[in-house]
Amino acid sequence: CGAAGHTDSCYGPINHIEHVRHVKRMQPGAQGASYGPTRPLEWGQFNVMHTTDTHGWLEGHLKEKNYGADWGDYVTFTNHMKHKAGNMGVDLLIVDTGDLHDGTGLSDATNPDGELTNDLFKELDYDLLTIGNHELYVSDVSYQVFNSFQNYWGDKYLTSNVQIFNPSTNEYEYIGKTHKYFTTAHGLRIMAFGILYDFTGNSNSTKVIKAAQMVQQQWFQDAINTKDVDMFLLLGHNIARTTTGGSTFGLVHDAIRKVQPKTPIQIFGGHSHIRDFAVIDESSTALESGCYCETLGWFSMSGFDKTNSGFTGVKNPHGVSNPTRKATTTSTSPFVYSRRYLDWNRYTFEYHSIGKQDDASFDYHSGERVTSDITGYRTELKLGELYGCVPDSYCSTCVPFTDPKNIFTVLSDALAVSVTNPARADKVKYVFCNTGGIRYDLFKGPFTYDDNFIVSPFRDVWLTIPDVPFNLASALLNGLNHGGVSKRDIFSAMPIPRDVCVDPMTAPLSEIKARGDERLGTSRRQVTETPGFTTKDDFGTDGDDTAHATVPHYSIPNYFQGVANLPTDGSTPAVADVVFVDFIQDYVLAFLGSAFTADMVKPYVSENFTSQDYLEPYVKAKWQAGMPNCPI
Ligand SMILES: O=c1ccn([C@@H]2O[C@H](COP(=O)(O)O)[C@@H](O)[C@H]2O)c(=O)[nH]1
Ligand SMILES: [Zn+2]
Ligand SMILES: [Zn+2]
Repeated sequence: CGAAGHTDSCYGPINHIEHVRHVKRMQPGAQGASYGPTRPLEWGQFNVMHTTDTHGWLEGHLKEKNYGADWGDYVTFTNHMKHKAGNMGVDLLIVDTGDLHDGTGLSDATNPDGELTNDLFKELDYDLLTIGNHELYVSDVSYQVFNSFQNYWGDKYLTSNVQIFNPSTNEYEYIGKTHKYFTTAHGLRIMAFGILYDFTGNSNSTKVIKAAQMVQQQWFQDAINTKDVDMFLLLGHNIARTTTGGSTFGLVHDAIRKVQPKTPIQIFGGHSHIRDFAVIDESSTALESGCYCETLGWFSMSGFDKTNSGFTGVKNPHGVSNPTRKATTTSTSPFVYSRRYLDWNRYTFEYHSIGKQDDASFDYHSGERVTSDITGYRTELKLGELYGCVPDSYCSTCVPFTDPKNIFTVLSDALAVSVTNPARADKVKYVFCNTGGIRYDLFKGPFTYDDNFIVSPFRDVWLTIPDVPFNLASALLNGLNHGGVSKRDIFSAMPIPRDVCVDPMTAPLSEIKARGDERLGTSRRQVTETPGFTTKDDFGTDGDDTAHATVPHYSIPNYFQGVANLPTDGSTPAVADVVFVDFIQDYVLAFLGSAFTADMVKPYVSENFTSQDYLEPYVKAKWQAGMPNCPI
């Protein structure tokens, strides 16, 4: 994952295939082993299931069965849980906090991105949603949200500080609604907002209003002064931990607290791609629920009564655990909370809904239909097309940056070899990319069209300044990495808690290959603490629904490079071509100095040669050994 793609990445070490084969033979319940969830969820008066930063992973993780559920399975799960909540007499909301694009072929092999995944999203009965920065980089994508996504959701799609230029009115308008005041099925009166952090990398068709300005706007002041609000909900593509630089939740929380000293304020965040739960004050907590359909966040709270709310449901739902923890040890507030981070697999979904692992009774037709749509889309888009065989597994942060098994070691070679212009083929060249542009690890075995997007999903154009003095070109990487952090990659430079990691339990890749686009089965394993997420948050270390062992984590720089055609005789060339993705143009120019200006920058090959286009030729040129039966 990675705010910024990687530093908070948790794509654990991958060479566990033998281990996985072993555990796949074991059945849940086998003696002496434990795997999967072991504790039922705590249900309160108010419960929430939270997704964020799904980034197109609606097909699930075909190579990591611990995250192997697909969107259809989640549709089924939410239906079960809504029924459960109804039977218990409590409220359950389903929410999402944005970043729907940029991460897999399913979302990014279409133009514009998200054409199919947006429709799959609509299959889920969300109560509230909000927008992410990935919906705002490219104008076409923002207009797609405006013209065919927000209108589907109506007043459930909240964009309190994001506007878009509407050509038919000639004005900037809110993409969705600024806020929503509603009453839940069991009488809770809620005022909800959807607040994007102060993002500045958006295209000029949209405007992001800074939180400091938003809280002064009349509509916001009116909303927070509304009478009869039992709880404020702050959804946001915004880091949940309000003390983390870049999060604007703190500012909004404080603005509400000024006028509502006691009303609960519950926050659901995202963007930094981690599992986290923060206590803000005695009546306010914040949940962040990972990324990439690896994590489903569960939140519950109780403490509502007739003195502080209109709640009409059941106070302590029976036959289940209930939340018991106050936000702080000294809290005098009536509210108690629980949170849980669920691994995204059917085993988990079954355990928490029907209480047994039985496919036949779990599945609903609605979910199966979505699964079948995903299979169809994958076939249509040819996402299973095989390009080559990855000879080993390469991660971004589970080994040191310079390790031969680090993905950037391989991708540095790929930049040198495959970011190429035949007309400049013999020129000395330095090719630069931000590590945040690389979004996932490479697994030993088949490399498909889908993997091309999974590793490098952005359509960032390769640009060049030809014939830059060699001393400048050769010092550029160091300058970029140490001469100040790119603003756009600001989150990648933040110290993100390293208590999260992806479970690398990998399906046998021969199986993936053999079955092509067919959906793989689900987690049916029993193991003792496989590597994966080990989260520590403000409530301690018991948030992960499935216990895992920690995966090592090494920090990585913000940029990496590929170099080609250096003289072999040790001489120093006079000049070199500098090549880079458009996403980092400002920083490259800033380092090169005032002698270099934007008008000197041109596409390296053409506007159509982007960061989506160099891995395929590299894999085809370098990794044909073992085809078509890739060894694993
Ligand atoms: O065109 C692009 C757009 C984004 N990036 C990288 O993505 C992160 C932001 O991702 P989040 O999921 O919102 O954390 C940005 O910092 C860049 O590292 C890119 O490389 N190219
Ligand atoms: Zn994201
Ligand atoms: Zn984001």
